[in-house]
Amino acid sequence: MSISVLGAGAFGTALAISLANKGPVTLWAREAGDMQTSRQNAARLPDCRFPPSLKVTGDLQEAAQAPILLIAVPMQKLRDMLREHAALLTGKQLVACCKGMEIGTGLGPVSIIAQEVPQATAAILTGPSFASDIARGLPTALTLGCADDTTAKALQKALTTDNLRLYRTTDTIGAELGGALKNVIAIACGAAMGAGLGESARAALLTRGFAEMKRLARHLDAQPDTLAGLSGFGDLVLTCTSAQSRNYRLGQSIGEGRPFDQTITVEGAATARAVHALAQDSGLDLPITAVVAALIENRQNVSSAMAILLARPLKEE
Ligand SMILES: NC(=O)C1=CN([C@@H]2O[C@H](COP(=O)(O)OP(=O)(O)OC[C@H]3O[C@@H](n4cnc5c(N)ncnc54)[C@H](OP(=O)(O)O)[C@@H]3O)[C@@H](O)[C@H]2O)C=CC1
Ligand SMILES: O=C(CO)COP(=O)(O)O
Repeated sequence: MSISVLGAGAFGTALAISLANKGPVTLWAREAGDMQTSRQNAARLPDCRFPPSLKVTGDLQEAAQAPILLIAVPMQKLRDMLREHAALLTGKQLVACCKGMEIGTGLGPVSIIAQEVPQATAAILTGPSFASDIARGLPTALTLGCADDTTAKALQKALTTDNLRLYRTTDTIGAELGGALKNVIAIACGAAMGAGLGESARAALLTRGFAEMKRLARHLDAQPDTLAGLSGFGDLVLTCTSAQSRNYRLGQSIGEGRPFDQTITVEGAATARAVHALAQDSGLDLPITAVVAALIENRQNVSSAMAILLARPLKEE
């Protein structure tokens, strides 16, 4: 079954390369020219050559011929992109490859697809994976979430490659929550490390961050097992412990008091604000998310944020 990837950032390009090693794949980019001639994505994924079976196009109508469309644009751009191209996307299997929650609505990508392209089948591909690892053919395991198990099984088969092993779930809310919140906690961990607070502080933030993820999941009726899987715990561990992560690096720069390149995609920054607003509206206690939102908005610095966390009332674990 033919597959197209819409959005040629680091992740979309990496997925297209991996999938093209098993069959024809079309990669749609707004600016396709350089990639068509150089056969690589020098700006976002340098030194990863495109296999011959990967076609790059600037024509969305051409890419949207495929029944399975992977959508790999930043979370806060997803709704506008879907709305603009809804007529071409209707009736397709749309697999969101973005991680985050939308500012203003607190919704994840599967819900946004359902709102903007109601005649499409919505799914999500998420889990611990750096784009460059996937593109280089290193072993990676991800979660494919789709509410309809029959479609989930078909997508799992279509999107598994020699190096990319997919597990599946029908709990799409849990899958999208894990990928969204792990980025927020990674900013906190990076900030602690950048400020020299030490590995023990990072372990505490990671673990209590996981408790926040489970708390929000319970509130939204997601399954706890999903949060314990690749899309939750797995991605949390990867992102909170690796300087390959842009979210972790943003946190590090906050902790070190250095500026960070505003053009880099850092999903956890907007998601912290979206989740914090959701928590306030619903009376949920998400203290790490709250301090990350405050750090992003320059309302706190790392030492005052840590003081807030340490001074909280003592409780059972
Ligand atoms: N990089 C990674 O290792 C991983 C990323 N992800 C997730 O993938 C998503 C995308 O991240 P990533 O690929 O890294 O981001 P990048 O910053 O590398 O690229 C973002 C891409 O999105 C494109 N884009 C933005 N807006 C639109 C739009 N309206 N229509 C079409 N294309 C658009 C940009 O196109 P243009 O160049 O024309 O501006 C750019 O190519 C994020 O949610 C991220 O969390 C998930 C797992 C791993
Ligand atoms: O989602 C990712 C790893 O699973 C990529 O993390 P960053 O977006 O922080 O680079």
